[in-house]
Amino acid sequence: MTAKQTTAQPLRPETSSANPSSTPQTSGADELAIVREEQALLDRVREHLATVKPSRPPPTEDYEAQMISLRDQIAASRLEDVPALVQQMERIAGVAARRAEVVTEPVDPRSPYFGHLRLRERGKQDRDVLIGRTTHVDAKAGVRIVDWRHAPISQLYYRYEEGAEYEETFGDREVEGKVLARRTVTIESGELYRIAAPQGVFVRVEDGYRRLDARAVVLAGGQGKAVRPEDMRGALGTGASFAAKEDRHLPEIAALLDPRQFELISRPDAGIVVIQGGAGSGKTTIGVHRMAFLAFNNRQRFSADKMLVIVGSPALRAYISEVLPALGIGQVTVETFAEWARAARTRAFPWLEAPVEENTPSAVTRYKTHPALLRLLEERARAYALDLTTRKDSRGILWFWADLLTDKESVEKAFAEANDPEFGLDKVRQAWRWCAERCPAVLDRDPGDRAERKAALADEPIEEDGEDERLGADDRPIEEDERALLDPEDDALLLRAYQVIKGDLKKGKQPYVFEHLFVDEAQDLAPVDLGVLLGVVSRQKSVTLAGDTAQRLFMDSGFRDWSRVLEDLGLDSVNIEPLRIAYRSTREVLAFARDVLGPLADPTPPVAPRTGAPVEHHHFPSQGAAVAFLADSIRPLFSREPRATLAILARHPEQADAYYEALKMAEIPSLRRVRAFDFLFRPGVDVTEIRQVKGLEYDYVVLVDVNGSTYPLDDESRHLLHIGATRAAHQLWVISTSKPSPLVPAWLLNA
Ligand SMILES: Nc1ncnc2c1ncn2[C@@H]1O[C@H](COP(=O)(O)OP(=O)(O)OP(=O)(O)O)[C@@H](O)[C@H]1O
Repeated sequence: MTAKQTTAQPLRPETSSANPSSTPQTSGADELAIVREEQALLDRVREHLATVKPSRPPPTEDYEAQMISLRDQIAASRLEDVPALVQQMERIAGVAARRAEVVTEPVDPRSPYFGHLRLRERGKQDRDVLIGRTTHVDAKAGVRIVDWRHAPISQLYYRYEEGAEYEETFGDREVEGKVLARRTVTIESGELYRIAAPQGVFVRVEDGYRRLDARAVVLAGGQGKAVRPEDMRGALGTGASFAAKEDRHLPEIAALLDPRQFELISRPDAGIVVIQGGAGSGKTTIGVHRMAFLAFNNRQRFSADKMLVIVGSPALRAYISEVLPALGIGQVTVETFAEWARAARTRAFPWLEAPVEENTPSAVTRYKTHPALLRLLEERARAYALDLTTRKDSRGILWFWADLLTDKESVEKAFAEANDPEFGLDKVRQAWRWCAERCPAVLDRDPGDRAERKAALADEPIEEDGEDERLGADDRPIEEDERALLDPEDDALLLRAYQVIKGDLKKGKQPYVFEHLFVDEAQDLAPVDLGVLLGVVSRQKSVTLAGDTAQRLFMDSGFRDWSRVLEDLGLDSVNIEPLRIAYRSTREVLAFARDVLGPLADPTPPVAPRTGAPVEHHHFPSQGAAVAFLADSIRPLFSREPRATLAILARHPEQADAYYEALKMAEIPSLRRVRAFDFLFRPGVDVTEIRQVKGLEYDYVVLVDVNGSTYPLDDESRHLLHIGATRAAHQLWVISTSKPSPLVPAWLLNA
């Protein structure tokens, strides 16, 4: 499985590739000229790079020599090259100060750049500026490669189309000019494989270059309808010959960022950026590129140990951890919130050895993650922190936590004020009862506190339905008390209470504070989780929060929509930045995914630049018949497209097991049953549950057992089907084996 590909389609709806009508008309000679120019440019750059001595990370005393050399380069360079060189000087100065890091990586001659701009400024010679992953400027040799993270030069590449006039500030100088050419190139092992220009996309073939037609461009890397013979309906995949043979050298994603994405990536290094974007709109892409951008521009502040990424699942952690090294930020910690919070709680409460409940009732999860409880926690914790008579150590905080969750009168009042129609008083009481039973048992695990607690509580009987539910009512030995369990949500509650009462979390003796935080899939975190995370970011609050309310999976998590969550966190003034272009899936897939959301869909539909194969619904009388059909479709798919990735997605593990076992018997090659997010990210067939694939990406997706009994008419089913469908980049099939789910749109059933 490819997970999220680092390569993707050259779709830039504001440019001509997605809008063929605006494509400049060119003759064959013009096209040939483009290819020749790019080849000549690459030859020149490679020739020059071959003369550059490989620069090793210098010993610290060489920093000065480097600075002097850069100063000399600046003196001899043209004004417009100065900012890049000055920035390099600043980086070296920063590095020298830390005496720890490599100065600059040399440009990799095998793939020296991915973008090419030809610029014209008044009174000056036209110049070529290349956008790559490392800066190398040699004005004499006419080679200017600028790191994509280096604003403002990169802004020209990301913001302006070919033919556009620009006005930018270079250093302290206003510059006006025109973009004469803007091309994206794919260079691998020193060879030019692909050129994407407004005039067309040219790919290298055996005997030269071939121009892809407009439809093929849109389908680059995909195997969709345009290259799909009409008689292939009922077949998975198509077009492998086109995609695999001719256009497999797709540009890296940094080459494709659209102006809106780049604008978010290059936001100032302080303040919270909240991104709401539909599935496949580039939220993860923006989050990781923003970190790379910040690290490049202030390596000292945004060093890898000072950035934290929180992801929605271990699978996404594996994916992002693989992507970060290529962006130069390989050492950054990537964790799921649950993992991170457990470790942080264990550090803050090292003596608290309570195991964690695995079957917390839904009402309790809602109670503990509800914004009403967060509000109460914040209020009470602030008062508690000020009260001179209370204990401010971590044991005192555990008491505070128990008291918060079991103070019936206060919680009832807080929930009554919140007036949540989905969480009425009966549910509050049910959850309270659970807490009133368990919190004392947890307190009891700490022998140091037991005597003190009993003395304090002896005078405070709590009556509930005639039962004695006082904290600490029984006296059983710790080991035997099976109620002494924390719920998973308690990690965040304890951490938040700790932060408000005691201040910064600590790692050893050091405050545990990050300079940048990126939270992906934030829609599955509770406001209290986000509150804790924001509490470990330094005062400038450099944060990217990305999420999609249409992809909520944890319906109990207390996250409803962005504006309410921001309000819950006291961040009402933060703007929500919408992303509208859905890059991953085809228009057909997105239409299905939107319809299953029904009333939960965003009123503004996403812009889907690609079209592909129609979504198909296949009905079978049994799983056995469905498997036979699938096996017959999968075998030819992989003989045509051996590098394809296919997900067979079920709602429940038992369903996934059944399909996997039967497909195994059918001897489907590269078949894997993914059970615990253990994805291999390789070509082949993954059979798993929808929950496992959150945030990932496949060429083809088959949703199985989309039956009424499996996906009834409720919000969770809507979200699940939406998530499953939007994992597909190119083609989606929907299989039912009994009465189809009422969420399957009528147009598909009748197709
Ligand atoms: N500007 C772009 N041009 C082309 N492809 C892009 C662009 N931005 C992102 N992509 C590609 O689109 C796909 C989806 O991107 P990404 O995973 O960042 O989206 P997402 O919003 O996080 O998705 P999800 O919500 O489903 O997790 C990836 O393959 C990515 O490489």
